[in-house]
Amino acid sequence: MAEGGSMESAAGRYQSTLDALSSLITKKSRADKSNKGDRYDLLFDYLKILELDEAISQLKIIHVAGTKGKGSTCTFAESILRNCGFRTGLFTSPHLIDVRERFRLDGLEISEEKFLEYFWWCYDRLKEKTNDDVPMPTYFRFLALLAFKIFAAEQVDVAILEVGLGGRFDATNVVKKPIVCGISSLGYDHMEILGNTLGEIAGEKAGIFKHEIPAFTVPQPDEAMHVLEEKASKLNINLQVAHPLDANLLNGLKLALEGEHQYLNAGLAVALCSTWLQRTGHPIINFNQTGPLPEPFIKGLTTASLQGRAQIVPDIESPGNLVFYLDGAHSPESMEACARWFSLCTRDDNHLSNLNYQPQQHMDEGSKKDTAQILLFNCMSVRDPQLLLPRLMRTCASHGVCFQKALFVPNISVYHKVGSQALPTVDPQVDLSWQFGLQRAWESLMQSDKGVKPSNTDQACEEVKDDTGMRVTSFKNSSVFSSLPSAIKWLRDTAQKDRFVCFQVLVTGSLHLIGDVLRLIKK
Ligand SMILES: Nc1ncnc2c1ncn2[C@@H]1O[C@H](COP(=O)(O)OP(=O)(O)OP(=O)(O)O)[C@@H](O)[C@H]1O
Repeated sequence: MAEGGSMESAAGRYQSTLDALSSLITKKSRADKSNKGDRYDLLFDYLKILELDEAISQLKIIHVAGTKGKGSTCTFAESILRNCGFRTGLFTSPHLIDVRERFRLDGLEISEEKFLEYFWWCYDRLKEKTNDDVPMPTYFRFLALLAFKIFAAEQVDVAILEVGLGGRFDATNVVKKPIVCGISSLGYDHMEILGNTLGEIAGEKAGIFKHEIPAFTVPQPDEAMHVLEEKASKLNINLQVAHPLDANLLNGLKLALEGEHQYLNAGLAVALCSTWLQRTGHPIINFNQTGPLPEPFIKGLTTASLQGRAQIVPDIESPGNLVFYLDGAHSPESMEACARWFSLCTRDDNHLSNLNYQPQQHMDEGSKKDTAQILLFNCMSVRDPQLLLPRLMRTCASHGVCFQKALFVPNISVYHKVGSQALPTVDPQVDLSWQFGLQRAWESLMQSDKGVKPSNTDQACEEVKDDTGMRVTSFKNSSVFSSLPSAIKWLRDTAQKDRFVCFQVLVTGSLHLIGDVLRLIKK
């Protein structure tokens, strides 16, 4: 009894911590202004309040910005240096299920106990010392400050920091003297904040460069590279381009994160780590960028792990014939990378061509399992589905993969509340107009790609309620489910009914969606 009671209070304590954190989420911090540098100087007040200035200057930091691949690059770098024997701290964003995923110590997410300790240490001090002129930090700023506190207190040998958004005005950019900086692949995302051209976006990201601190990037479009070089030369930096990792250097092993684009991220991570080792006086691992990779580098690259990026999870209820392929792509370039990854790995897994797939025609008992691809999609309303969906569908089609059906769902998690392991309850009256828009875009894409004039009127639309009372609105190629659990249930029922078919479900468009799906299917 006493044990149950204390467990409950621990859960209650954790929940109230998440509530305190949620109170820092403001519309403003999401909507745009804070990353335009709005009162950026406040960060220096917070550092003083938390007495972190000196501690940060002691940290040996790798700082990474970019549009795509920041999280993966940081994850590879952490894994490499941990395998070289260093105590590592890794700060990434966003999280998928639990906010503690953002803070890793020695490769593991921070324990609940330590998280609570450092959280309240920072929160209470800030609450006490902030006022109308210096208000409490916004959500991401608080998390970045917390990361600095954790890494300083835990005395990590290396702190690897992923920029949250942009670079110049990101909360992580209070770092004055990192050991090395990296810029991963640049593309179009968050243009409302960072600018409309690749050049402008590159300029914001290059805001993490520091005077004479070595910096690396990956091959970039000319427009972006030109700006990066210009910014670097003003700071007397010799910006170097890290080439994609040569797969032959892995001694026949595979990169731990899947997808061709990961070779770009891995190449950047290798360059960042070898420079970090040199600059921190650890020539133990003598790597000159061209020779064979040192053993700990290979181990790091082939064992790193990051949830929700090209992650494959067989369903626990139907492991034999329902498999989730989860990738949090949400920009046009990453949608293409995700589509290539999904196509290549499902094609490898497949024994039949899935083009114009008709499951009933292949119900030959004893034959190898047939496959069908299904899309489970949502994206946030700041994204343009006209840029994402065609890119996804056409890249898959060019690799011979066609979706039998697309399912559109609302996310469960809500932006203004930091979720815990428990899923919030679903709202049966949720507004689905965004999902209907996605569905219309998908249907007309399917029709136009088949050479049929797009039209919605000649299509049969069916609206039913499932046995949990949730609405399901279907056209020929797609359905809108009014809740994610009801879509997952439909997938499971479909897989149960048709055991001869392996259903391969690509979940993409939003990292929040990925987190929600993982919470549901891992239960
Ligand atoms: N180098 C790359 N080029 C294009 N797309 C990439 C690249 N690296 C990763 N991606 C895609 O972007 C998604 C997010 O990857 P990752 O978390 O490494 O990037 P990120 O820059 O941290 O992005 P986010 O902030 O959106 O998480 C992946 O799931 C993959 O689809």
